[in-house]
Amino acid sequence: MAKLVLIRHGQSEWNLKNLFTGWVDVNLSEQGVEEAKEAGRKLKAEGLEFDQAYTSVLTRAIKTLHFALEESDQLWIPEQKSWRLNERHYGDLQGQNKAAAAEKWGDEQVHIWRRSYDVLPPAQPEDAEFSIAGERRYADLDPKTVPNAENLKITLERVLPFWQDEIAPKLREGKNVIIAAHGNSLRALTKYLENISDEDILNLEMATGEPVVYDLDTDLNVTNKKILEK
Ligand SMILES: O=C(O)[C@@H](CO)OP(=O)(O)O
Repeated sequence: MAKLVLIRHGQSEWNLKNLFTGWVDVNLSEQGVEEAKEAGRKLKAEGLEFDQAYTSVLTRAIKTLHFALEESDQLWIPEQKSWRLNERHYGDLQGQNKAAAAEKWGDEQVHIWRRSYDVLPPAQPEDAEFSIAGERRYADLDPKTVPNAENLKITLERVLPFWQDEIAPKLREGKNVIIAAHGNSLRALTKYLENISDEDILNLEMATGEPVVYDLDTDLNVTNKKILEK
């Protein structure tokens, strides 16, 4: 049996400003730093010890991981970063205010873009302000792989190879794993882990900085789930 902890990054500066974020590399807010540290203290209080950490290539998730590991005295554990754990790419919505978008396109349309499984948000043009084109961080990626908009389905399709190749083998060996990532990359993984239907996934929310602790059997079936609430 292995333990798997999923943690969405603490509140970011753009969560605070209510802006669509996606692949834009914003920092944690002050509250976000506190949430990450508090999560670490909760992990420690639960006696959770990890063998391996995974995170995205985005600052808010990396820093959340580090604050949480530092507070639980395990900043030393091996960690691997992958763009496959990035937030879903929010296309042309990135940088826009969520409330203003709801006024422009209507609450229902914006809710569909935010929470549906397979509806794509509008694509990001190449010359958009928040495009990652030319960023060194993604230099090794085949340009055809770099998204210009993702729904949850596409997000799951790019998370899964990393899960299957890197994370699942560790868990099968009985290693305890922590993944610090994002609202939607973790919703995608949760859908897969808990076998949630395309319809029901609309209702799943991930709170910032709240560790979700799973017990997994050797076939990686969930035998227990516990949320370390704020
Ligand atoms: O803006 C984003 O990238 C995400 C997560 O903060 O927002 P949403 O709540 O719409 O999934």
